[in-house]
Amino acid sequence: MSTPQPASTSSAARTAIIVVAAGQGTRLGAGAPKALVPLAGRPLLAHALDVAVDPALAATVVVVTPPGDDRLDATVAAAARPGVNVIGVQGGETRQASVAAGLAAVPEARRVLVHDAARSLTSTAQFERVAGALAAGAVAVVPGLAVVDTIKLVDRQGRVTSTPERSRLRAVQTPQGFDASLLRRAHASAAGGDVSDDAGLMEAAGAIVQVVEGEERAFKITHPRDLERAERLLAELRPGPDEVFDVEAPAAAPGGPRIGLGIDVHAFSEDEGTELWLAGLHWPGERGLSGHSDGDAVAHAACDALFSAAGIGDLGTHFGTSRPEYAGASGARLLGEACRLVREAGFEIENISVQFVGNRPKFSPRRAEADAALSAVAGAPVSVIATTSDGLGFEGEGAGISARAVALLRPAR
Ligand SMILES: Nc1ccn([C@@H]2O[C@H](COP(=O)(O)OP(=O)(O)OP(=O)(O)O)[C@@H](O)[C@H]2O)c(=O)n1
Ligand SMILES: C[C@](O)(CO)[C@H](O)COP(=O)(O)O
Repeated sequence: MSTPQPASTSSAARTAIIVVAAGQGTRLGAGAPKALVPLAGRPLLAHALDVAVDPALAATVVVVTPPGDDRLDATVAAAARPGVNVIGVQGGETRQASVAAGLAAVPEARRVLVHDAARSLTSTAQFERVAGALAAGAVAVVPGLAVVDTIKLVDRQGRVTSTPERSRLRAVQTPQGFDASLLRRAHASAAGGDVSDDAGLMEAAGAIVQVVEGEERAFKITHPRDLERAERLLAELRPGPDEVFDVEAPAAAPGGPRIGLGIDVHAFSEDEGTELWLAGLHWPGERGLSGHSDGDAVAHAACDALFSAAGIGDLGTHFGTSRPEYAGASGARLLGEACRLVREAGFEIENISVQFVGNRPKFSPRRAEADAALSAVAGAPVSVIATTSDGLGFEGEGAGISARAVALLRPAR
């Protein structure tokens, strides 16, 4: 993730990203909408949002989910982070209809990047290349890769009609970036159609579409072999033990269950403008917690409980200053990553339980929402409870919040 900058001071403030995730995944054949299918223990959509939800890229992210299906709602809620408004809307029968539904949710946006959740491992650099070309004046931008096969055009009987010159062919990916008003117009005039990408609509409307360099890792997860490829690629992209652990990980996860304890404390910020993020949720109108991160003490305590149970270090070991890609990452994202790391160390997560102590926010009305959001991130049950300290201590004085968490792991079967 790139270093966050305030969206209001950059073109990100006028940019919206639409992540289409409403497809059924028929070709993947997993028996569930594709965006819900797990990759390294988390929904495909969660991986795509790890990168797309970044205040340096866009102030608004619209996630388009399958119509009449609320199973991705918790993943959408958990993706929110400071400086980015994440909105969920329901999609349509076709990809084109889903993009149109996303566009309708961001009438104010000046630039739009449209991204497939199915291209789950696309990098921040690819988003930046597309956004950069838009900022430089292009009205439509697609990332593309040169093709290695010779491509034939065929008729309906499968007979070759021509052989396009290979050096001029590009296999295009997402995100695709557009001047928002031109894209709205192109969608309006093609309403009801089923064009497979938005650049196609812009071409039909006469716009010049600029190609920027694509990347292998942005491949679309379409068939089961693509999901296997994504699992392998994720394993390769992960830093090795020498890069991450300053403690030796257990050679294997021996014996029976293991518990771990984690504690975190954050003071309330003196800046009244700081927003509160706690238990993976945004709390509008509440004063925020201070810290280099979003200050989500609940999520941070849960991470430390997991690391402690697995015996693989702590929050600083994995997300400290030597890992700048986590600078400014939300507590929810860190929790998702912590879960992945303990699974990689050979454990299954039985459950995580957190209690925080603080006078505010008033937690009980949103407890179920927080449990659902964090459970979706963790891929395991997470329960959060809260208490006050009867006016005692820094929590009772209203100076800050403390959180304690326990995690129960067992060796993976
Ligand atoms: N009605 C649809 C169809 C597709 N998509 C999204 O468009 C992207 C690219 O589509 P594709 O890979 O074809 O996904 P599916 O339609 O789910 O796959 P299939 O065609 O195998 O059913 C995916 O992120 C998918 O979720 C969408 O939002 N709404
Ligand atoms: C937008 C796209 O990913 C660019 O390659 C592609 O066109 C999506 O097509 P699909 O038929 O929805 O998979």
